[in-house]
Amino acid sequence: MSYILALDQGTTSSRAIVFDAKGRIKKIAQKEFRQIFPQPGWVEHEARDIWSTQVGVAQEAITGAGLRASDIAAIGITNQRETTVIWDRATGQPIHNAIVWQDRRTAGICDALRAAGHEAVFQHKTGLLLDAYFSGTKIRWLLDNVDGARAKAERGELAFGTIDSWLVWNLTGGELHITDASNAGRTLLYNLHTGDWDDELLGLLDIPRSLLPEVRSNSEVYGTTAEGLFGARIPIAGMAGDQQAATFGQVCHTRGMAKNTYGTGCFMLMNTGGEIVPSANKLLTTLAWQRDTTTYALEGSVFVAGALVQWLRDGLGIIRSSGEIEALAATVPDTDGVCLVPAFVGLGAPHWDAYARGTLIGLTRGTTKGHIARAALEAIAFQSADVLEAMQRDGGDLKELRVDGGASANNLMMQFQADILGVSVVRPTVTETTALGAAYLAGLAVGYWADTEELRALWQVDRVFEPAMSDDERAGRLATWRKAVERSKGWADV
Ligand SMILES: Nc1ncnc2c1ncn2[C@@H]1O[C@H](COP(=O)(O)OP(=O)(O)O)[C@@H](O)[C@H]1O
Ligand SMILES: O=P(O)(O)OC[C@H](O)CO
Repeated sequence: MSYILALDQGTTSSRAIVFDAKGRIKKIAQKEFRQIFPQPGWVEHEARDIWSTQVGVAQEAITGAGLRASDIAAIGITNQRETTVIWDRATGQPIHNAIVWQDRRTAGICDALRAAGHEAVFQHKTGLLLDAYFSGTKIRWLLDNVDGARAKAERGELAFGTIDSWLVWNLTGGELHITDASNAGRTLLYNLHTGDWDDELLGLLDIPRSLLPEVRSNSEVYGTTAEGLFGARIPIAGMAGDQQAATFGQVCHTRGMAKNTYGTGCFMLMNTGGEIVPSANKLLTTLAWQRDTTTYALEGSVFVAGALVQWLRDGLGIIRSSGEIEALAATVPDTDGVCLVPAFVGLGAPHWDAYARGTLIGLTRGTTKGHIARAALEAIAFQSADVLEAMQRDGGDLKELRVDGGASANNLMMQFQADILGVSVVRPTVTETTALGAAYLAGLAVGYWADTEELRALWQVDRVFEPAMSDDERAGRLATWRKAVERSKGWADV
């Protein structure tokens, strides 16, 4: 019997999961790695840590499942998106720490491009907005701030990659410098209409084309792992950004279907089929996946979701593990007027305010940690409600929302999510859908699964949360939330 190995390189941990032909998890190995916060609003990772934890858990998953490399039919890769690495092609060494998607240091570069009137061309060509979130301005910052980097880049000595690219480079022993279309679509450099890197945008950001990887589809055999890495060469056959992979893993394969993933951040994607749908409500238009044809999506990106729960654990110390938040929130019937806006790294969709900061408001002498815990869970759901409203205004007509990711295990939060959306929230049995999507993309490429119809038959419901809140109460709660959001905006001076 053979299996598919998914490598899921997330913001806070590297995971490797072995899946069987029924899409069931045979083995998971996971390792957290260091988060580096050099200044307020800056977030970095050591790219070598990313590689060493990822290859370590891959080996652990294979052996822990009692398998050998020859039992793995293919590897699928999925990754935290936008996070930017530049390395030396000759030595394979990064020239600086990776700049993480949450990092705000390039907000000023975005402001300058906007002031010069360039936002429309970026938005039209890439489907994105000018925000520090995306890779383009991070590359620009590295070229401008790392000694000698620009000259080396001009000479073709450096390589840029998002994490997919960095992992494939290392998995193949430096043989392949490639990315996939879904990750390319998050750089501000990739033109959705031509399906290629765009020279005008490269010029506006002053980035030499020689830095960039070759763009490949999301499901094809790109190459094999280097000799000696796992004991046998394994085909690498699928690759996608984690949110696109989760959409594929939730089998949201047809137009109008949507999923929301509750991890470090929270990302809602709605499949728009073969059509590039521009958003009039500050959502992103994003490439979902490319197989024989290309599928697109509308996306609402929320920067802080599960990370807020981690902050209650590590920053405030009011819970010892993320899972404890549900019981603490259940000690109170409501938040007693407390609102928490987790704008720790600014606000993403639909506000796009790089200068917003976290706000805890409505405190009284009677406020307890239970109220704060409950306000935190509600905040995650409220942020998704703002995104869903923008999606509905863009023409989306959702009957149900499929959910996944680590924090979707929280029943209290999922019920509140259904209440505040007024839409059914459906959780599948496998909530590791990001890894599952990457496995599916790889498995399809090597004929492990025949087609997407076969995959759709594997998807199973765990639990459906039906909305139970009155329309009046929902409107009142949303109005209070939006008042708090306004208070958080434009706070930071940087
Ligand atoms: N029961 C829970 N309630 C709320 N949040 C949770 C719960 N369990 C885990 N989390 C949060 O979910 C996140 C982990 O989800 P995961 O999908 O692994 O994230 P990522 O892929 O971004 O690293 C963490 O931020 C954690 O705080
Ligand atoms: O690490 P996650 O799962 O929250 O995902 C990060 C996103 O890909 C950022 O765009």
